[in-house]
Amino acid sequence: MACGVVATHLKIFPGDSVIVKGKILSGCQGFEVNLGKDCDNLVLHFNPRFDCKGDVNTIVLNSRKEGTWEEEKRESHFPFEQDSNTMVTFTFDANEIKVKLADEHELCFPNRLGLDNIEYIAVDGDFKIKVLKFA
Ligand SMILES: CCCO[C@@H]1O[C@H](CO)[C@@H](O[C@@H]2O[C@H](CO)[C@H](O)[C@H](OCc3cn(Cc4ccccc4)nn3)[C@H]2O)[C@H](O)[C@H]1NC(C)=O
Repeated sequence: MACGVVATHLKIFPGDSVIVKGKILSGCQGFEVNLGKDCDNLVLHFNPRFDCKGDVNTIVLNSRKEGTWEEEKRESHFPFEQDSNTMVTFTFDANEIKVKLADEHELCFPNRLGLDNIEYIAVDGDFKIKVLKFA
């Protein structure tokens, strides 16, 4: 498993986007991109699962508040392949986070924590990050 990348003290405001590009490793069971205030307060946990934790080819999305996971959402649209490159764009708005996948499919997740900015990003799992771009 690739070791993760963590970026802190960011200043991502409504209307800003974060583009994550990287390689999904061969044999990948899952990977995740976490956005929020810190590791215990995530406005979005974006977790594609190939085959782990009881999920197969499913994107699990959730928020985390003071270290406690909240209610998961699941997405069956799964345009990811092991041993291949991908790109995911996260656009932060006051009420939601828009997630655009490599095939242009879009998901939305509510800003349950009511954060007015994002200062923390962490990428983890069987994923080799190549680009973290702020737009
Ligand atoms: C049916 C009753 C049990 O429900 C299960 O409860 C599990 C524990 O809360 C849920 O799994 C957790 O879901 C969270 C999101 O809601 C996170 O995904 C939890 O994993 C966090 C985590 C990341 N990592 C590092 C990592 C990253 C990528 C791949 C491998 C490890 N280690 N732990 C993950 O352990 C799991 O999604 C949940 N399944 C369902 C169907 O609800």
